[in-house]
Amino acid sequence: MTEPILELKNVSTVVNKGTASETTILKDLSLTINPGDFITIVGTNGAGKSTLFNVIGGNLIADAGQVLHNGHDITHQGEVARTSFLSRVFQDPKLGTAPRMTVAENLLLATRRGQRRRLRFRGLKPRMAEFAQLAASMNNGLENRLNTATGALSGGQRQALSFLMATLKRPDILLLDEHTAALDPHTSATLMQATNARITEDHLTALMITHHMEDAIKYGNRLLVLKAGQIKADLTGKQKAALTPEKLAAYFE
Ligand SMILES: Nc1ncnc2c1ncn2[C@@H]1O[C@H](COP(=O)(O)OP(=O)(O)OP(=O)(O)O)[C@@H](O)[C@H]1O
Repeated sequence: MTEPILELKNVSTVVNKGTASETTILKDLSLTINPGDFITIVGTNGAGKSTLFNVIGGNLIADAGQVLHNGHDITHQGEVARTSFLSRVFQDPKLGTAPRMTVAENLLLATRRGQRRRLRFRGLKPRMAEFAQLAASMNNGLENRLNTATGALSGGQRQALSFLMATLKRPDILLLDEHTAALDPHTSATLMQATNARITEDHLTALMITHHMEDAIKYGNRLLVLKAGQIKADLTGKQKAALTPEKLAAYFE
């Protein structure tokens, strides 16, 4: 039997503890993620999707319950320690890349994810061909901008770079936090196709938050609907394949 790569057991998170506005966000949430799962996550604003990623990423420590990585309890492990096995791409193209460094320098930095990073760029030249090939796989001209400062890229190219950086050194868990949301429809679709190709080819384990119902249905092997801090639906196989945006919207009610 396959061992889960990540497990959340009865996780709860509370904000504004001890005040009149104390609120439980995630409520006794349990989730088992198997290697190779590509899970799309939908839910209304405030359902707890980002909070779930914060608990998985170590930005937020659960108030109750456990988080296990390959069977090891990492509930209290911080964000930095988790970068050795986990990476995350955010909605904002400015996050995740260093603006003054070139595309190639950022990629080299990403090869050292989870290690102590020193800003030395020896070893860049021999990797340029490899980086050009990787950048070309994103289908948006990034390969022609390897020596460009990241801050001068288009939003789509910068998100493509963030995605490459997150996957260059294979993570056990990849978190995509609405990573196409700030892009125009065409650019968003291009990035989504490249994302799916990379996840599928490399058998990555990934979770993707999205407000695009079509993308949530089309991509991945599993779909979660989050509602009021709990998993309202966990759909795979024929159930997922039979979904339409209308049927999916019904889970929100
Ligand atoms: N630090 C905090 N203090 C107070 N309330 C918080 C805090 N963090 C999150 N919340 C609240 O918890 C709820 C869940 O937030 P979360 O960001 O996880 O939702 P979400 O599903 O990601 O929403 P969205 O789709 O808008 O990004 C929201 O009502 C939010 O206002």
